[in-house]
Amino acid sequence: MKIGFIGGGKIAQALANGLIKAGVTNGNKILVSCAPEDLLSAKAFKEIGAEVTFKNSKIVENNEVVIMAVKPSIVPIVLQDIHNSVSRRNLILSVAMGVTLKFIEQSLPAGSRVIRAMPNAAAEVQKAASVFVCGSNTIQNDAQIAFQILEAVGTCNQVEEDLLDPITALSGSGPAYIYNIIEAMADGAVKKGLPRDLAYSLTAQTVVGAGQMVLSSGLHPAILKDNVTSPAGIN
Ligand SMILES: NC(=O)C1=CN([C@@H]2O[C@H](COP(=O)(O)OP(=O)(O)OC[C@H]3O[C@@H](n4cnc5c(N)ncnc54)[C@H](OP(=O)(O)O)[C@@H]3O)[C@@H](O)[C@H]2O)C=CC1
Ligand SMILES: O=C(O)[C@@H]1CCC=N1
Repeated sequence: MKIGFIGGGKIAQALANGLIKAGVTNGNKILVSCAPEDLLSAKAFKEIGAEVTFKNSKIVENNEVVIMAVKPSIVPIVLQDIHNSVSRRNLILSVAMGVTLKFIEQSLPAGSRVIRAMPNAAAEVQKAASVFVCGSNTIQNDAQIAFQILEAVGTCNQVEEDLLDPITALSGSGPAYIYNIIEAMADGAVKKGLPRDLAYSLTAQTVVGAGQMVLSSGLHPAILKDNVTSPAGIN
């Protein structure tokens, strides 16, 4: 699949790398537009074989599927950049937190096909938890395109737009909460004498295992917690 990215930063790189690992696309099918000063992002995309431009409109002119991966404050600038190039041929998939479908659709030509999505950083290792919402002008196949992209980098659910803000806080930002927990747990273990790399690997695998227990057992987390915590730790 040919994919265009507007914005080549953290989530764009995570999605691109995850999609390449999944075989959905490859470097020479990716075109990304970076901010002219963002040479690091440009370098990262060139290293995976992608073509880099500094013109956002070029992404729209050369790709049906366009993933808009810029910060919310930059979205209006980008929408202005691409306004005269967007047509019904394009599917604009925005991952920008908090920017509504209404705002995006009203900032583009009437009838523009728009999807809002909320992936997370684990797309890099194909373990993301993603959701998406179809805009009012999408066509039948657009939801399938969103599923193909997002299921290639983890789990994916189609939701209503009013759930996107809490989901952004939960799973969009969630990896950061867990990274803090992993750091704190590992630091405690290091304080007790564990080598740091062992502390990190044991902690990270504990998080992976606990998450998988929740997903696979179907048991309430409180039950799973009780199954671990023996009274006084010995009885
Ligand atoms: N990071 C994450 O885990 C997730 C992020 N998101 C969403 O994705 C979006 C991007 O986030 P994130 O990747 O973290 O942010 P980054 O800042 O890492 O990436 C955004 C990129 O856009 C570039 N940029 C700035 N202005 C323009 C422009 N006018 N045209 C093209 N590119 C431009 C930035 O360059 P420069 O740095 O030079 O300004 C930067 O490289 C946000 O809206 C965020 O809410 C969603 C889910 C998860
Ligand atoms: O902070 C951000 O912009 C993004 C939104 C979801 C996770 N991080």
